[in-house]
Amino acid sequence: MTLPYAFEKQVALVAVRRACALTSSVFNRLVKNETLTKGDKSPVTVGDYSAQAVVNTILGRAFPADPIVGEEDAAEMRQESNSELKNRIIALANEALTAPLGPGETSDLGLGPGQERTPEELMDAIDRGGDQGGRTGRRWTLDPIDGTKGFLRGGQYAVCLALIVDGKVVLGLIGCPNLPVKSDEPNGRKGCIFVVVKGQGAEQVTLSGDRSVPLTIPPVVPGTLNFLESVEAAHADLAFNNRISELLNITRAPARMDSQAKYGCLARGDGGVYLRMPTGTGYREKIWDHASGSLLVEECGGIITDSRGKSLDFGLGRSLGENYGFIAAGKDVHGQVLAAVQQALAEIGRK
Ligand SMILES: Nc1ncnc2c1ncn2[C@@H]1O[C@H](COP(=O)(O)O)[C@@H](OP(=O)(O)O)[C@H]1O
Ligand SMILES: [Mg+2]
Ligand SMILES: [Mg+2]
Ligand SMILES: [Mg+2]
Repeated sequence: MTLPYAFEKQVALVAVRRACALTSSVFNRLVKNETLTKGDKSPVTVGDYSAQAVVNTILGRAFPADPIVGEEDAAEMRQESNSELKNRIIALANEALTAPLGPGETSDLGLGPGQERTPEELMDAIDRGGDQGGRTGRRWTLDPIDGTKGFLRGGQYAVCLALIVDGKVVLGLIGCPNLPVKSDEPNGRKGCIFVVVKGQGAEQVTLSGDRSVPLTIPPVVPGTLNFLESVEAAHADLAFNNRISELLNITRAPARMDSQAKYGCLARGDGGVYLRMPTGTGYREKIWDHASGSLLVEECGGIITDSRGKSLDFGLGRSLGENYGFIAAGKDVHGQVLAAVQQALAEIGRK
């Protein structure tokens, strides 16, 4: 008997691997060497759209009936004024789709030499990501490059893909091309994918697919708790995290990194708690930014809630509804962080 979601997992891995190879190559060709002027966002634009085109093309072939909630849409790229960017996106997407078959890839996935798609097919693939989400049914959610800021600075970013059934995440992948495979070898080999299936646990596999390690969040050694948090002050209230550090006598510096790589690090014990509190602008968090990570934390024995202690709801649409922040941690520390967060909110008259 095959396990539930075995085929979905295989296809999602293929899609995330190819998208990671594509985004790495975009970085190496367009950002690293560069001819670009500082502040030019075109590499991330090209990377975002072409990665979404590739993942959605692969999903569309394997699961033609499944809707996709993707971060990007092709409206801008269909404009005549963007034809140069569009041509680059099409060339890159086709390069990724026609690369020779790798591990777990079979010819019926529509990949490999000779499998070029037309520009129109690729624009339509990007627009397959326009699903509005919802309470019932089965749908994928995709963030082709999560942590765009990290991508541009050569830091952490992630290709994130999850499958949601009736508002619950059942499969999640976080592909991190720049994350060291071993946390104790920061200058060693890089590139890992966190893969989780509901009820089946989680693993970290290498981008090349030659190594798989099962994951569980280790208990925090007393006195060594630290935060995982965003680099971008616009994305999370970092001063609030400082207040929680005081309340919990945390002395270790936070680990700051972009993207859902934070959830991957939490899952393998590189940081004790991921705290992300809203900045007060009314921004609503998006399902593609947390779907894979939330299941990863839970399957690794941890807890993820908002600041009221409630679980996240992936059935509300493209966003997660009103933003009460996120607290993700192992079972041994989640309760004390939640209590400290509620105390700190009460001090400033917030709920
Ligand atoms: N005001 C805000 N509050 C919280 N998250 C925000 C935000 N503005 C943008 N984001 C989201 O934060 C994500 C990055 O998170 P992090 O800070 O953990 O790296 C972005 O994903 P993208 O980079 O895919 O656009 C974006 O969706
Ligand atoms: Mg994102
Ligand atoms: Mg993104
Ligand atoms: Mg974005």
